[in-house]
Amino acid sequence: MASSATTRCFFSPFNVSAFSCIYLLIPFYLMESKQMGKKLNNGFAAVKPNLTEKCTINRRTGCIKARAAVNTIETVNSPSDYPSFQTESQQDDTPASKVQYWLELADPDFYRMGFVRSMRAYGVEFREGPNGFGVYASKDIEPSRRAKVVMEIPLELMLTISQKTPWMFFPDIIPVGHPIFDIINSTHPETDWDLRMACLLLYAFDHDKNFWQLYGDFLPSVEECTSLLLATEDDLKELHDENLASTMRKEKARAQEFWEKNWVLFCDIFITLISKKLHFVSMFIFLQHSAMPLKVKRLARDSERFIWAVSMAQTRHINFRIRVGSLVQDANIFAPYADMLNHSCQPNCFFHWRFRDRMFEVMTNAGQRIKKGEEMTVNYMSGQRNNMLMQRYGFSSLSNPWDVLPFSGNARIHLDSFLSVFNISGSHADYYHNTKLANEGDNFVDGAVLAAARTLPTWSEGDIPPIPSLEIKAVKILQEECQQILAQYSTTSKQDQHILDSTPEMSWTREAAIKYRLHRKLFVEKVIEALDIYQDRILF
Ligand SMILES: C[S@@+](CC[C@H](N)C(=O)[O-])C[C@H]1O[C@@H](n2cnc3c(N)ncnc32)[C@H](O)[C@@H]1O
Repeated sequence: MASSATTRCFFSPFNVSAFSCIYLLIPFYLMESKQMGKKLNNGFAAVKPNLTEKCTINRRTGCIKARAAVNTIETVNSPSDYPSFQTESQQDDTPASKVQYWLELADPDFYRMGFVRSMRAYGVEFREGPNGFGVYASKDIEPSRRAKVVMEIPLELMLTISQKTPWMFFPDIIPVGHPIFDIINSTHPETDWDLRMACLLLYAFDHDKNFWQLYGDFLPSVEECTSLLLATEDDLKELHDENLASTMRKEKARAQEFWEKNWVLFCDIFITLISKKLHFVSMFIFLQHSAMPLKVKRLARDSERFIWAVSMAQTRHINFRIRVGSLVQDANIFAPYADMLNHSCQPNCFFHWRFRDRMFEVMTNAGQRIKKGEEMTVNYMSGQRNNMLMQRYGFSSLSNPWDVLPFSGNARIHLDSFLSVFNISGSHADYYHNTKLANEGDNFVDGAVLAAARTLPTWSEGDIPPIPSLEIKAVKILQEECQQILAQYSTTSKQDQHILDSTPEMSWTREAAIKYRLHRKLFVEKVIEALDIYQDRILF
């Protein structure tokens, strides 16, 4: 089936000399890494939150990190200098605006890797925060009428494959006739993009002098990745969402089957041959005719390695339309450095393809102000509920404006009244909190209230005004439905929070699963609270 004749370089041969200047990687990185990432003898970064904080072990580095409010920062020498870390549930109710996290600067090597054209970045730095590595503003970014470029990643540092056949790769690291191509060619163009990307990533790790051999050191390990593909059966049970758990079991089985089909077959037969003590000549003949030579097997010797690669593909790849010359391609892309951006439903950055010189850009939104130290984010999946974020990326959002509740009764509230009570403007698909209308310091309206406006059953008939007594009756029924949803869970939100606070050594997947069900409950509770506020305000 596979024909190497169908392998093609994605783009016409790239004239490296035209771009052969090696850009100097942003000097402030190095300056900053000297100042802020002060490494002490024992390798611990020199920051210490004040001692009222709840702290946890940072699993990627083994350092201790603060999860709650940090008002002062002092220098410490080692974790033993943290005598009174509290691991009990969080007592302090410092407003979110005051909460800072201990952010550890990325390893300086992260910035130094350069191949032909390097990645360039302006006014950003990579730090480890509460959601793993992230990108943070290293200086104030003032709002401007045009979007500003903050990162440029040249095409040759990315791993790219076309979404449809004939497969086109860039860089064209897969040689004609290589068996990994046959494996890729056996995938379904519509559905198996993650399996293809996993093969490409594993191949790049094995490819001599490939940039990804270095960059791979900065990817999360099996223990550090939140993807539910790497979750245990017990973790999946903690989701308290059987549909999602069963989807993840199927996804995992699919990756496992693919690995068995393409990797295990050979070693099984090989082991059989050895166990039968066949002559080495027969082995040689077998090797000649085997579909899966040893050089492919070493890319993923065990299924865990392959499933890890699939989870990297699912959590880090970007779907993007890119144009090179006159060729426009829908491609699946691993974009180094840009894949360190975390998600937000209200992102301050977006991606852009600059075809002129084949650069993948990260840009700040036009008119966006970003303060020094603020996280820079993109929206991974607009319009998707938390279960979809969880399925693909292994995290959920506390205030996802697209979350939905399954109301089933006939009770309805008046849409325009609800929107005006919370100063929500825009059309259904673009609801936003109109802060110009809101009172100063009113922090109640967030993504969850926007989601409530979308998911609560509502009515609207021209100019007919609501009748308060009927609205209050509807509110009561809807709140009862919310209480029934909460009652279906075996734990309360407080209990979930306590589990999270009291078990800092929990695996990343377990933590993500518990947060998922916690976020669901907090969303339902927020809807109940919003309905309370609505009925109070509609009376006056
Ligand atoms: C593209 S990577 C972003 C970089 C990643 N934080 C890292 O450490 O390399 C996507 C992963 O980051 C984490 N992540 C991104 N946005 C998040 C968010 N808003 N909340 C929690 N975790 C998030 C999840 O683990 C997700 O699978």
